Amino acid sequence: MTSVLIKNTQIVVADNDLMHQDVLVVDGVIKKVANNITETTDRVIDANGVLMTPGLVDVHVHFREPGFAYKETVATGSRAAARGGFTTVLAMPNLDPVPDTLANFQMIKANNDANSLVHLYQYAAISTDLTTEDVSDIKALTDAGAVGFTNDGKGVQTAATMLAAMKAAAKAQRPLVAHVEDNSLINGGVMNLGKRAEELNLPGMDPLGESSQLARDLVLAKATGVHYHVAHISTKESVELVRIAKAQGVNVTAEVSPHHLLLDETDITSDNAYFKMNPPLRTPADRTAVIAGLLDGTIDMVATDHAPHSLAEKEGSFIGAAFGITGIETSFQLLYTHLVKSGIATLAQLLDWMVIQPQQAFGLTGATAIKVGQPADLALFDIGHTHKITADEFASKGVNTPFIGATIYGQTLLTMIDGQIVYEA
Ligand SMILES: NC(=O)N[C@@H](CC(=O)O)C(=O)O
Ligand SMILES: [Zn+2]
Ligand SMILES: [Zn+2]
Repeated sequence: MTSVLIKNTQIVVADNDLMHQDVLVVDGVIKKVANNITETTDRVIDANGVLMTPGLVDVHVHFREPGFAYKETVATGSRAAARGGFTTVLAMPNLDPVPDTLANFQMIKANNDANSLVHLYQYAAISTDLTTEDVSDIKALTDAGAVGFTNDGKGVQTAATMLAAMKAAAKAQRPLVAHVEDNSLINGGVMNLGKRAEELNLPGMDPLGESSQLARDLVLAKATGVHYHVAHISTKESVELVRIAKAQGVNVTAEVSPHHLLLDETDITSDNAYFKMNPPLRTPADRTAVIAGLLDGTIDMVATDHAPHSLAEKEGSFIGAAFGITGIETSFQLLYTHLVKSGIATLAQLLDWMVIQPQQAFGLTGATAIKVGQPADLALFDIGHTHKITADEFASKGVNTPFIGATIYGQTLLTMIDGQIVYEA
């Protein structure tokens, strides 16, 4: 039997209301939550009155192994997750080899299981090599443990492929996660098509490439009944489409990234590839729409799209640089600082978006509250602590984030998974 007593924490009871509690963890499970616990335990941690939350959940990360270990590995990515306060993450399949066959999936899952510090679930590919029209064996991959199906990084270009994949995923009762992007509207773009791209003299990608493919998918999702999940939603048209679909009873959920909530194309003041990601930063009106969508429940959750790349791949101009930014070590802190501290949302809402909704939508079994009987997947955040983000602080191999230099509140002090401390500041 192993036991840990965490004294003097604050847990969220509603909105921004906190309650002082001690939390007793025995054999990986929360055994007692009370005001003054005196049990003798293997270890006592004095939390000094900082916030305790259930461990965060990220349904969209890129851990790059196998194939791109120079960008990130399961060990470094999961350590970065723990440092961000995350206890459960879902990893994307744009790897080499791609998990599009049972053998590839099993090999990747075995490597994940052997090397991850956090609960790590793996997506399998919708179709072979993430690009062809050959739908994967969704039944076999589900039986092998695929948490869902996606070609993230690429849009599914034909309705026939998407329809066949949705039918199979509906039957397997696994979510179909879509990176919506119509290749015929990219036009070699490296940022959002429009005013800012013109000013910077950079090629723009049409935002209709996202919403037009999303509209197609929502029609197909309605017909098949599949759980359809929209990755990194970024335009006002997309938010409106999801709002309408939900009103019609379509089984759709959506995620938004911290960067699409906090930045827009006007923040791109020079041709600096640290602001290059897909989907690109959109207009201020789009940013307003994704915030409104999150607040009214049209968008269900936040997911980081943690996309580490090497320094060489992100140096210099947008032209030629890789798409993607890191996020898992700064997302809670950035959103706490800019949405909660500023009064746009409450702590309870932030935890709904970063813990409860992802758990529910993907049928996961981690902790959703600091309550007796819940698994001891939890994090301690010092929300009174300010800190300026620096490039040398990351556990991730990737330092490619435009938020370097930003001031954030809420340093992660400790992350615990099944009663084991996996990160301590
Ligand atoms: N978001 C990105 O800009 N890049 C992602 C791919 C993706 O999420 O589409 C990556 O794998 O680097
Ligand atoms: Zn994507
Ligand atoms: Zn992604």
